Amino acid sequence: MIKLYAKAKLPTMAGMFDIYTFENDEHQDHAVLVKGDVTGKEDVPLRIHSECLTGDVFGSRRCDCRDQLIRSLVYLGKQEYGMLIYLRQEGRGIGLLNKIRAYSLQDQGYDTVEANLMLGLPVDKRDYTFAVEVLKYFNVKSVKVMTNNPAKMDFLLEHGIRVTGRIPVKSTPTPYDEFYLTTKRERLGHQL
Ligand SMILES: Nc1nc2c(ncn2[C@@H]2O[C@H](COP(=O)(O)OP(=O)(O)OP(=O)(O)O)[C@@H](O)[C@H]2O)c(=O)[nH]1
Ligand SMILES: [Zn+2]
Repeated sequence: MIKLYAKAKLPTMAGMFDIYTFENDEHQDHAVLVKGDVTGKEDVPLRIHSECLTGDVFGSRRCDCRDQLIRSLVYLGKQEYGMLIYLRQEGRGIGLLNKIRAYSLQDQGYDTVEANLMLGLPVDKRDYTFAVEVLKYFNVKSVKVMTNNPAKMDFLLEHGIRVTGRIPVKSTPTPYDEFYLTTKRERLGHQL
């Protein structure tokens, strides 16, 4: 269960959003950015973004997270309504400390999947329950999900959310994230 905690205006480089925080069972500082009025709407453009401190904040080129985040915000900023749910599940849910351990193994040549497994950790430990609860809070009728990750769409469908489409979130590959993007496509089923 979630309960509204606070709401405020958030002017961004992509225009004006409202930022919401919710009390939640996970006791996580998730953030919800809302463009316009999504209440009761159909086909709401939705980005569910998992935290990546190294990419989102520091601009790391090991992954495409920041590129996807900025492109999503810019896209949403141009729409009449839409939302971005920013989930604090760093490193596909294993946390920053373990993600850097995984990076260290990747520096030795292992891919992102192998590295997690070698550490005895799940490949993807994420949970999107909070996002489902947020959509229900706003009484959103259906969503168009901004993702390349079929697992995210499946989770929403399995939890009673009507998904009326997918909006691909392209990023521009760099020499540093090419191997990572290939692994996402070949081992994690991303539609890239
Ligand atoms: N464990 C681990 N996590 C990573 C690695 N690279 C990025 N991440 C995390 O992966 C998450 C982003 O996942 P992605 O697979 O890029 O994207 P996605 O959100 O599943 O799919 P899209 O919706 O298409 O962006 C963030 O939480 C990042 O911190 C890595 O090498 N190892
Ligand atoms: Zn990242």
